[in-house]
Amino acid sequence: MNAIGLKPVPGIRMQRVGLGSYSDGDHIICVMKKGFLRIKAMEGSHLRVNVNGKGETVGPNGSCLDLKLANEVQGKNGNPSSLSTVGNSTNVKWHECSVGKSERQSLINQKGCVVWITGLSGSGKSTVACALSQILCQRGKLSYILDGDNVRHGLNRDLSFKAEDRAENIRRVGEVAKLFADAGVICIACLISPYERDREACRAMLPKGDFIEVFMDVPLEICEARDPKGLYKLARDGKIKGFTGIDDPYERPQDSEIVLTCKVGDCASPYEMAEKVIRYLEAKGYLEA
Ligand SMILES: Nc1ncnc2c1ncn2[C@@H]1O[C@H](COP(=O)(O)OS(=O)(=O)O)[C@@H](OP(=O)(O)O)[C@H]1O
Ligand SMILES: Nc1ncnc2c1ncn2[C@@H]1O[C@H](COP(=O)(O)OP(=O)(O)O)[C@@H](O)[C@H]1O
Repeated sequence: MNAIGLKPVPGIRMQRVGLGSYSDGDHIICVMKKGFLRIKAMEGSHLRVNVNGKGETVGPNGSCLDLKLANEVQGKNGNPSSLSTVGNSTNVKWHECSVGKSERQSLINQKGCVVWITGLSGSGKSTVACALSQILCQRGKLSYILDGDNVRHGLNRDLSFKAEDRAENIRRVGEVAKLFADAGVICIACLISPYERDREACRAMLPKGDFIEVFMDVPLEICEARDPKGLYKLARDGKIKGFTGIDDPYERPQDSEIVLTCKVGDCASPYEMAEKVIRYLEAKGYLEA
């Protein structure tokens, strides 16, 4: 569920494209100033819209309808105040400010985005994240690393490694990364993030193109041979249960923007890997406002 209460149908990616506007790639969903949604449905499929907990379905064949927000209330001056229900938060309202992302980006001459590094434990996520941050720093670009291990020391200390807690871990880091990107920062998130759906949910939080997935394509045998924290050994000995790659799944990304491959006897250095990410950011215009 996103900020305006639209619930995407599985398989349809919802993408925020501007103030109160969303797109599934082919169609635009707008929130009008006075609290209306105008929805242009796609042909041959349904888009479900959840307004204040009441499910509405937009039918196939390009049907078009307006929905009045069920939870819109009249303000004191008679104007709708566009209060919304978001998750468990009732009667909340988005507050806009005239200083926006583009103003912040101009100040620091770069574009905010999220570089999401996924891979097995020991695949080199943190090392590449750090190398990338160093290169960006040398080039006068502002970045910030959200490392799964580190975030679990604070914000996410209440979460375990069972699937639903990993999902919540990814969701929270995705939301924080989104804020950094909105601040104009190049946010580097490095988490195992083993489930495709959790990664894709983070992608859907960001404007198109601003979520850049980097897959550390490093075989388990290399990660296990590195084992810098001794966790694989503990997992093999049965002393850690549900360890990713041993007795817990890792779903390989199928369509990452960047793949950093490491094979036995053929592995680029962390710096070379980070340079590949830099070239991508440069080509896509993220290193200038
Ligand atoms: N059961 C289990 N499975 C995987 N990893 C485990 C587990 N228990 C502890 N650790 C340590 O936690 C680090 C991964 O945390 P993440 O937040 O990135 O994981 S996840 O994205 O929620 O799956 C991971 O750090 P990295 O090695 O940096 O990936 C491990 O050191
Ligand atoms: N490209 C690389 N080539 C060789 N060793 C690497 C490379 N990247 C990382 N390492 C080493 O692998 C180990 C795990 O790296 P780390 O960044 O902690 O992985 P992760 O964050 O994915 O758990 C560390 O000892 C690190 O020095």
